[in-house]
Amino acid sequence: MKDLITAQDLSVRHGATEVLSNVNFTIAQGEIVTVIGPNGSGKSTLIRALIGLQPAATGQVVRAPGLAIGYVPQKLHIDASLPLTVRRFLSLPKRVSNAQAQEALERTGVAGLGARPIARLSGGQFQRVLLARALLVDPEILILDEPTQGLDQPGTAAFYKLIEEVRAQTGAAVLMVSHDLHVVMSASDRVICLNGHVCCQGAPKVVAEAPEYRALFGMGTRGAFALYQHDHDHGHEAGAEGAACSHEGHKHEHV
Ligand SMILES: Nc1ncnc2c1ncn2[C@@H]1O[C@H](COP(=O)(O)OP(=O)(O)OP(=O)(O)O)[C@@H](O)[C@H]1O
Repeated sequence: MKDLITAQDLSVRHGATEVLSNVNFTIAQGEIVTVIGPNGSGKSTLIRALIGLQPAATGQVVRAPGLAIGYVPQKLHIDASLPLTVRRFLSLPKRVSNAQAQEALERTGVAGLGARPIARLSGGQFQRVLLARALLVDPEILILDEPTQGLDQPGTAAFYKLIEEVRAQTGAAVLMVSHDLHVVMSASDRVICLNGHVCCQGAPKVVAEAPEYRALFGMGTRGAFALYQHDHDHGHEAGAEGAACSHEGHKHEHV
């Protein structure tokens, strides 16, 4: 499998604060990888560093030469008074033909919305339009930062189903940030648990069996809540991640 993006000892600072320390991982062709972690743990910063919007303080990000990345940002504020239709939005920043635009909208299940002002879409429709726009670059990897934020459960489930369909159709790898543990566990080949550093990564099954994961998620919704409160007292020294998830070799295993 071709490696698409690799973080090598990547550290990132915002001002004087190091928000990511010595992050290492690789995303290979066709994988679905989910990044989880508490608020403020550096997930968006990591995504931005991977796509080149955020410089590395030390270490580096290596992208396959000419890698086509389809990016769906966490939030995109559209001025409600902006008279921008979905069709015109799809031609930003790069012009696309009507046929290309229509095909992308069909693929994401919003074929009838081309003429609609972008500010008048529902949250779920807007996410599908963002995904359509990301598909227009024929991505080898789709990178999505909390793409279902603000969607209800059926909307979230439908959106992730769509992502899996896109992967099946195009073979694109998918790297996403998600707080939805069900999605994390059922639809990911690999999970990266981030808290300023990679504290745990591996196949969902392996991560789910890791004592650290169980401490975080092992008690239903209260477990999910605990994710945001735990304080990773196992330390940041080298080898800590191996202690939690020592089976990274199973990274292509499906559950
Ligand atoms: N532009 C910035 N300037 C300064 N500090 C920043 C900037 N962006 C993020 N930070 C800080 O870096 C840390 C990581 O933020 P980041 O947005 O990457 O976290 P996150 O895991 O995506 O959080 P959330 O789950 O809340 O979206 C936070 O402490 C945040 O306050």
